Amino acid sequence: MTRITSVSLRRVLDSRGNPTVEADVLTESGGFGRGAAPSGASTGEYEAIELPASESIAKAREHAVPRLEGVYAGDQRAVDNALRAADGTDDFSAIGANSAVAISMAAAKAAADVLGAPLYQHLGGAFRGENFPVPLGNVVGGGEHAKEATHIQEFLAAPVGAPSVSEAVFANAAVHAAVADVLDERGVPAAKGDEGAWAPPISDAEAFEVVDEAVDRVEDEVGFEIRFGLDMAAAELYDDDREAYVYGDETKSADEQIEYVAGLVDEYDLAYVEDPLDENDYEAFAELTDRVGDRTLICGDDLFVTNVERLQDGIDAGAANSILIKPNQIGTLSDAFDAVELAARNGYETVISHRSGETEDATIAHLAVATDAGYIKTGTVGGERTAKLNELVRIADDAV
Ligand SMILES: C=C(OP(=O)(O)O)C(=O)O
Ligand SMILES: [Mg+2]
Repeated sequence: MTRITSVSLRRVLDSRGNPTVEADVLTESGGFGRGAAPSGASTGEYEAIELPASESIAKAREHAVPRLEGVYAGDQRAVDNALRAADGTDDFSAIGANSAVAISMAAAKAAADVLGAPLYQHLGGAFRGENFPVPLGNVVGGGEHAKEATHIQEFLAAPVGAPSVSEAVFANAAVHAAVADVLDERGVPAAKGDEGAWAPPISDAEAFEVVDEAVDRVEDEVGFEIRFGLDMAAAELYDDDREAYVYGDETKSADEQIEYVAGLVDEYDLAYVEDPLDENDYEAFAELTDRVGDRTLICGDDLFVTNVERLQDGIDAGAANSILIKPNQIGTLSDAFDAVELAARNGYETVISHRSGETEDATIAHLAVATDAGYIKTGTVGGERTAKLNELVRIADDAV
């Protein structure tokens, strides 16, 4: 029933206006699934390879599509193994992780369509759909996502006390609006960065004050606990030659960076800190985790790149206590599931994540529910971000 009869690929726009890959999968019995690849700007050194969209499509048409015809879409491992076999490299550099992930997601959706089940249920089983992730909402940002703004890439609202996912989603939008008010009161103009967060030309120190104030205001309004967190994207701050983290005119050694982040965790009661250190420094990650891992999540994004081997290295070293899961960092849903399972077996929290370049594809909302992830990071406002947030609201409302 779920046997694949056709896979078509096309170039579509992502949220930055760049071309990305969209895949349609059709099955024998009329099942249909569509998936589109997101794209990062602050990519990790060890991610699977994204090829230019046209090139990836041409390569996938030649090597992957013939292998996929006849494979059962309902057997996700078979689909993803066919993609791996068609590619033949460890990092999808032959066909591009962008075509691979688009096809992998489209096949899962086609199978769910045939089965008449929501995608999260097809992927996660009959008992999923009760627990929802806490949405981490980017409200202020800079780094690679907005020049002339903060050095820290993302300040993320974390409505940890929200009684429902819907209230959490609306709380994040309220914090986003409150940040605009606080900036306005300070006379700071702000455009938006790639993910829809405010990108004001202020120091990191001032951004902490602004976000702290905005979170407090919304917390008072909604009456449940809202904390905040960071994606420091520290691999982008780290200069290999100077062996230091560079914040404009200031630099910090690894020890100073650990000290700085540990201080921020305590001062602002941070719920979450992603990539506080360079992607090659497991040891420093372990030291920081040892210091503050009992009271906050230390999450590896560029550190782990959704890769089970890198995650296992982190587990062995005691580096971080959570992992960011981005399916396009590794190329297939099966690989992403393997990373989630390895994390869960070792007590690491999982955070399913969007990319800075996104489409209206909402697969990650289903992936988060299917894997029982504690958190999802998918922005706060903007159509390609609300596509995922509204899908979570629909899943909670049994409306998918
Ligand atoms: C979402 C992120 O940004 P990008 O997609 O640019 O890697 C991130 O670093 O977590
Ligand atoms: Mg990150």
